[in-house]
Amino acid sequence: MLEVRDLSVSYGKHRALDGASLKTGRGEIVVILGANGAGKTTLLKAMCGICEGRVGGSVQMGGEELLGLAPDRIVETGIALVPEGRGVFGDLTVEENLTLGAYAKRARDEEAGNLERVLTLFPKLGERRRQTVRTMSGGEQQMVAIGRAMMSNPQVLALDEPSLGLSPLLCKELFQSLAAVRKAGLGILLVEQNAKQSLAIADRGYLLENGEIVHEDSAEKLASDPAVQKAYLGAAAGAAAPKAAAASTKPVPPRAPTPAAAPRPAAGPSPSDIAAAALKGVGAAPRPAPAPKPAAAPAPATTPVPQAAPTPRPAPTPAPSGSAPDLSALVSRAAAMSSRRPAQGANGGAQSRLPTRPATPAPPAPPPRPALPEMPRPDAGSSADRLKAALEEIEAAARRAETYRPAPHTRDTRR
Ligand SMILES: Nc1ncnc2c1ncn2[C@@H]1O[C@H](COP(=O)(O)OP(=O)(O)OP(=O)(O)O)[C@@H](O)[C@H]1O
Repeated sequence: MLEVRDLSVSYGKHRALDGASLKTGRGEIVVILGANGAGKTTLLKAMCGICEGRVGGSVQMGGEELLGLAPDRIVETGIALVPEGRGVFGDLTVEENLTLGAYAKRARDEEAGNLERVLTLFPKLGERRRQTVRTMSGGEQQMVAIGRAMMSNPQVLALDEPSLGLSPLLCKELFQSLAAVRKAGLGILLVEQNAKQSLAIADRGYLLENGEIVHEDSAEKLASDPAVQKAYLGAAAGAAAPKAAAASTKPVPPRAPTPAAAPRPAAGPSPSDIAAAALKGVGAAPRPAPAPKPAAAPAPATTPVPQAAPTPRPAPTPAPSGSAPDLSALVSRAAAMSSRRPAQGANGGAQSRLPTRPATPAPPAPPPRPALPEMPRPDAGSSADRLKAALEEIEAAARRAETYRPAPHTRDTRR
């Protein structure tokens, strides 16, 4: 059904993907495992026509060549992308987000049937139909994102690290849902860091290292392969975050630094700054916004603007009940919301992909939040890595506070 042949992507001089070939069939779950920076997101973005780099090779869906097609045309061929960071519209309700997914022409006539299918697969979404999405848990938001992608009536669902930032329990639920999606006859291409659970539901898998597919096998064989276990499952099964254990199944030369890599700040922030940033880093959206990457290309119709859910999460606020949302009005609202917000996440900038219908008047934008200091970012983007980095910073701050002595000229006013 989906066939990728010799796909390569370069960002300037940086070769991020090098001759990758893979297939996904009907009713098949195919997982792509790879360390940070291996090129997984690049692969999905190139397939869906939203990659900023120079793309070469071939991507075919049912024999039709997709390279060179506009992203919305690619959606019409039956691929739906669930981007990393979900890309849900936080200010819209569950039902409105789902309805937006039916914007593809191939889906419009079957909107009611697809909605029923999604609500059968994710009964929780039916119960929360009128809940504003930003008030939902990470797992529930992920279900909205998957449900919305399914509303475009796809044959292949491509998911970019859907389990990122989810608790073990929610991960389990998510992977069970994906297995159910497969039963509905869809092909699933799953980019994951959670090797253990993704291999448990997958049929086949590919290992991507430094932009190259270095191994392909059945999921069962991959899960029991010692090299895979060492690289992606951690020495003690499930101990460390698989992404952080970026061991290689073959000798891999060190990566060339990404051209636009952001320099670490020279001076250290104050302890209170560090604590605030640490809290932000741990409690915020699953992945920090990728500062080094330039403005992202537009995303397809099924991947609107990613938005981080604001914290703290307010109590659920059901949207006013009424008739089913009108698709055009929704698109206008979504476009209006997108255009007054800066894009976030790896797939940011998706607002320009939305149809340019006249937007309904939008309420004034809220005042910008005071910027917190930049957290030093470890290579790995997993929550475990960010947590570790945050804790290290807090420890360093505590050590600095212990040795802190006031300057000699400071007058003691207590006397
Ligand atoms: N728009 C861009 N411009 C320049 N370099 C980029 C761009 N997007 C990605 N890269 C680089 O290409 C390489 C592959 O990135 P990609 O995001 O595909 O990796 P990944 O395997 O998805 O990583 P992660 O698991 O951390 O998300 C990295 O070195 C990254 O820095």
